Amino acid sequence: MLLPQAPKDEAARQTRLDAIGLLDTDRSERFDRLTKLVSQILEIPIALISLVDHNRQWFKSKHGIDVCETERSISFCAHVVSNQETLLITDTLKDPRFVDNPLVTGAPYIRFYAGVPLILDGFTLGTLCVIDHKPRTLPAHQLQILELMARIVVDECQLWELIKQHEQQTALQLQQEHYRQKKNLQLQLINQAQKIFLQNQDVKSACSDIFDELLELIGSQFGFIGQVFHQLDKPPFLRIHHITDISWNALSRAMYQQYHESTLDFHNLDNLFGQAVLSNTEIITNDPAQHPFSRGVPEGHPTLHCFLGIPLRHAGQVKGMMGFANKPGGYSQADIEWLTPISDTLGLLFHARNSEEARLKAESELKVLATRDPLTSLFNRRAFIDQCEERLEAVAEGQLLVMLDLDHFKQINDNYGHAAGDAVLRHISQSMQDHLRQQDLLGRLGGEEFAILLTAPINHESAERILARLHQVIAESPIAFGSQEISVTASAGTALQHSGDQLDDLLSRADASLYQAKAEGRNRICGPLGQ
Ligand SMILES: Nc1nc2c(ncn2[C@@H]2O[C@H](COP(=O)(O)OP(=O)(O)OP(=O)(O)O)[C@@H](O)[C@H]2O)c(=O)[nH]1
Repeated sequence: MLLPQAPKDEAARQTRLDAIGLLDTDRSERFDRLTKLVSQILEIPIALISLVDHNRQWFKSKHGIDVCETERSISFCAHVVSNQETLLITDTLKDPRFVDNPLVTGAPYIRFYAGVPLILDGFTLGTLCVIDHKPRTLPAHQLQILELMARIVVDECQLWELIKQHEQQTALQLQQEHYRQKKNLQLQLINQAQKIFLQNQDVKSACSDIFDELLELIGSQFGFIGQVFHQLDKPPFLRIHHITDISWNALSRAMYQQYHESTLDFHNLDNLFGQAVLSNTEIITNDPAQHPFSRGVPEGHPTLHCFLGIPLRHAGQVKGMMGFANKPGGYSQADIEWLTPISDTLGLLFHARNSEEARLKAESELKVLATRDPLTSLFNRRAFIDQCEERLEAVAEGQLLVMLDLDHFKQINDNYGHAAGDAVLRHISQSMQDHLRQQDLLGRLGGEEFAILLTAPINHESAERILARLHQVIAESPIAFGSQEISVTASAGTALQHSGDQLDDLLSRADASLYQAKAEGRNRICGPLGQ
């Protein structure tokens, strides 16, 4: 048996054959009707479109035979490919090259073969061939028909390639369009979150506003975004800024309601989503039940088919997390990459919000420090004077300024110690505050000296009643300090606001009344309404 040789251009030929993309494709009507036609016109039982591949010949179309490929070494068509010309064998038993070929000695018992090369771009890809089980001849006009049909087969091959290329191009364009749309959505979500945050400094509404489109971007069924809060001596917790409503029973509905009306915090982070926070890593699982940190889902909760947990970081530290669930087909690294610009943005916003809150807190602490007396927490001299001036400006007359000074306070310090003196000052301050009205002003002007403004509206009777009560609660001490009991009294001077009075006028009149109270023996109130 003569073995077929590979043609000189075999590598390039094979590349061209592969590029068409016909090998191992399904049966195709457009090729099958050609082999059927050839068989019927030439009245030869078998017609094949054979493509000669690396080590085999594979039939794109076969008529009158069932096999779909044979080895290349025994293939008649491989000889056509070697010689790049038509091969006609009228009786294989009389041809020493094929007499002992297994396709002659065994099925399909070839006695007659005529194969015309399928030439595309100068490469012989295979043949259009006809086969008979008995010897025969092929008149010239029939050979011509076979050759013409071979050209049609080549045209079909070219058309096939063009259609495939077009399909691939369309698929690529669709893919690119899909990518472009996703990229746009991604940028839009970043802009939207930043804009809303800049407008109202509210991370909750920034998260809520982008959430539905975020779910769409990642193709998930449900999810949430939460901010991490770190606490001294306690584990961190997650405050939910947005969560899909998947409530399934009364308890979960109540939780969802709580999220809407106030805040919903997840304190237990020993679970699948908590790992994104605690380990500061992305969690991808397409088999959540098998994940080492899976703690299952509550009864009635929708089944978790897959889960993606993304930490929201700033400067490498976890500020929050996003969780997504049930993407058809599961999650992959590509989802993390799509989400990274958004998670970076949210991490930054959370950080900005935390910094702003810390700044506001520090500012209000500073304000307290600047306006309050550290021992008694009453207004200090400066703040009392400022507040007083405001009230005096607002109401022209009738308010009452009281200067109050503890009697012989030095002796308390001397007898019981400075700490006891401090305790007395705090106690008296608290008592006075308890017995004044909400709108009255009370300040510590310094040492054991206090000032009170009984603000409008105030009438004679109530002013007298308030003063008498103050005088009484101070005089009714003793104040317990450790095992000791300390008695204290106070002297006070009052000044009634007349039209046109400045604060200094009132202060000096009240001071004069106080001086009088001290001079008259202490433990008394002098000045208008003071008796
Ligand atoms: N424990 C304590 N003592 C203070 C504080 N501020 C001032 N003092 C003391 O208050 C005392 C005030 O003494 P004086 O001004 O002589 O007045 P007084 O002893 O109350 O006598 P009269 O006002 O004349 O009745 C001084 O001994 C101060 O050291 C404070 O914040 N804590």
